Amino acid sequence: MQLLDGKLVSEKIKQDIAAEAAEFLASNGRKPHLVAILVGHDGGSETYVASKMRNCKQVGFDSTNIRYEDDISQEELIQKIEELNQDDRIDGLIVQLPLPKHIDPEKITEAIDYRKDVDGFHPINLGRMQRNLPCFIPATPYGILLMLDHYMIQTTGMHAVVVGRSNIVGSPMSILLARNTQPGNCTVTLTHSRTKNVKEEVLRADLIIAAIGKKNFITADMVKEGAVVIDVGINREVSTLTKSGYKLYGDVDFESVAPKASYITPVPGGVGLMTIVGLLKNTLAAAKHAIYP
Ligand SMILES: Nc1nc2c(c(=O)[nH]1)N[C@@H](CN(C=O)c1ccc(C(=O)N[C@@H](CCC(=O)O)C(=O)O)cc1)CN2
Repeated sequence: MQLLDGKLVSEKIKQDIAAEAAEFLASNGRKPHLVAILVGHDGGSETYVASKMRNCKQVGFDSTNIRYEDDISQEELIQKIEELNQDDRIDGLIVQLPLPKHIDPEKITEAIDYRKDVDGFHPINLGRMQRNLPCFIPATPYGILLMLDHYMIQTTGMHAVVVGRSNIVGSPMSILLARNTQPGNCTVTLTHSRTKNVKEEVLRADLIIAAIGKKNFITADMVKEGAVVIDVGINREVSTLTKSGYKLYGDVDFESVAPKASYITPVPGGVGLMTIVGLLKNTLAAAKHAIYP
């Protein structure tokens, strides 16, 4: 079994991004600029946005975090997004998810100019992704592709089973793995809460993408010998034993599954760190007008 080390790979890719950001600054007299809107005080979201800001600084980007209380209206939020869409000093614009219940994430996603949609959630980017056209790829699936690429894992011909059909991970991941590119060229099964026998489906997988949001959902008896296992889960539990006050668990029962896997990502230290890299790469591409000239 080989560990797919998100820390190592993300730091290596960030060095390349930093070099490109320095070139961008030299040629354009400004840094790539990401704006992240955070609504409310969800503990996970606070951590992830802080990490996005910190990582922007590390690679030489400008970043701005705009914060709102839970009670901001959908109209106010859309008005702010429209203002930021027009601002030429901003390259990438994201709204951290989840949002409070009274705000429709679809409306928010569609309000963002697709040319600044570095989360890759806008229907234009999703449609272009499915057609294999230049687009912003959602950060987590993008990070997973970069990880598979780094370890030169040949996915062509593999049977990939994606567990979970979220707009952020499962759905786009299933599209990307089916595309005629490497990593990709997989036969893909997308399983979800209504799938009749998830265990039977996962047992057939050469490549498992676990993105269901349930602690230790994938157990050893569901995994074929030699499978590649990618754990997207970040399930937080309060803990008095850690400095942060919480402990993270993946969707995969690492202890029992690792001995059967050919490759496996840890949690923490796996896909989460690659998500940040996906976002940074998209932001750099937006600044360079590399996707939409
Ligand atoms: N607008 C968006 N919202 C959300 C996205 C997204 O891509 N865009 N994805 C997730 C959360 N996410 C990014 O925002 C994210 C998740 C995890 C990590 C990460 O670095 N994880 C670390 C552990 C960090 C910790 O201590 O909690 C790891 O796995 O090692 C970064 C970003 C939902 N919302």
